Amino acid sequence: MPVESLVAIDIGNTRVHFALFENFHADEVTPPVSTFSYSTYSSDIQGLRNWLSGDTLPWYTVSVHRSALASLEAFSKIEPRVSSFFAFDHKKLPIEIAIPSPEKVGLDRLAAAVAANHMRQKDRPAIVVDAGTAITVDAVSAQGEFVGGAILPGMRTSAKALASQTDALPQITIDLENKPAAIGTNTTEAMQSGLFWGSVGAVRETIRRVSDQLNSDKPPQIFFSGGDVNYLAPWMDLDIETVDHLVLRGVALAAQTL
Ligand SMILES: Nc1ncnc2c1ncn2[C@@H]1O[C@H](COP(=O)(O)OP(=O)(O)OP(=O)(O)O)[C@@H](O)[C@H]1O
Ligand SMILES: CC(C)(CO)[C@@H](O)C(=O)NCCC(=O)O
Ligand SMILES: [K+]
Repeated sequence: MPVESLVAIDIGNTRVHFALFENFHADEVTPPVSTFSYSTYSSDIQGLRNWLSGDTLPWYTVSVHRSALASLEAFSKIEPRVSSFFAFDHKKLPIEIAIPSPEKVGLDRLAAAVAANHMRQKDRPAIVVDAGTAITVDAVSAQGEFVGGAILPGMRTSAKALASQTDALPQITIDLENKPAAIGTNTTEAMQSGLFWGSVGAVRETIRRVSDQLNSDKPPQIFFSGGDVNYLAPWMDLDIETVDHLVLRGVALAAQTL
């Protein structure tokens, strides 16, 4: 039975993202009608209540943060507009996981792989880049298996590490709207340059290596998602497809298969 209307949730280490899907069709991987997010550490329950429509809908989630999952599940039990609450584990996600410890893989990585596997051309493997607290660069084989990938620090995570591990470096906010000059002329500019261009280079090199190791007949299709990859995407010099809300779309797709 297709689940045409649902709320898909991605519980990350920094943000919890919610998406409302209506008239969802797997063939088109319908985009969400609306989205909402709050901080993982200070959930904006009033904001969530305001965002929820009048309809009572089933909720489906992937989580990489246990206590945030527990609090959201508790909330779902007292919120009348939640008809059911389902938290995916790796066994329930519709993707083969061809690595030794499938239960250790982040469910957000797997949900993004579900979506990419569905959207890719069937004779090409896929590479899925998702940038949040961490940046992940994952591979889906031409046969449709999640075969692993790479985990890098996200730009904000790297910025925090520089500030906390040094005496002189400040905590900076990452301004992604303005591309930093490569040659910074003060501490903050120098950090902005290193964090941004370093991430661009790190992601590009990791994609190249993952692609080499896939060693496929046809080149992999490269999918980019996550708020921060939109800023990295223009600098990749690669043929990439930016897809908004890849994890949430993967959750909506997975909900159709339960
Ligand atoms: N502290 C914050 N306050 C408001 N928006 C934020 C904050 N941190 C990240 N964002 C928004 O989230 C986007 C990144 O979303 P994404 O889901 O890719 O990562 P995340 O939610 O920060 O990380 P994670 O999924 O690991 O929790 C950013 O582009 C930014 O717009
Ligand atoms: C890598 C992150 C932090 C990205 O959100 C998440 O997918 C996670 O906690 N993963 C668990 C470890 C793993 O994926 O191998
Ligand atoms: K940890």
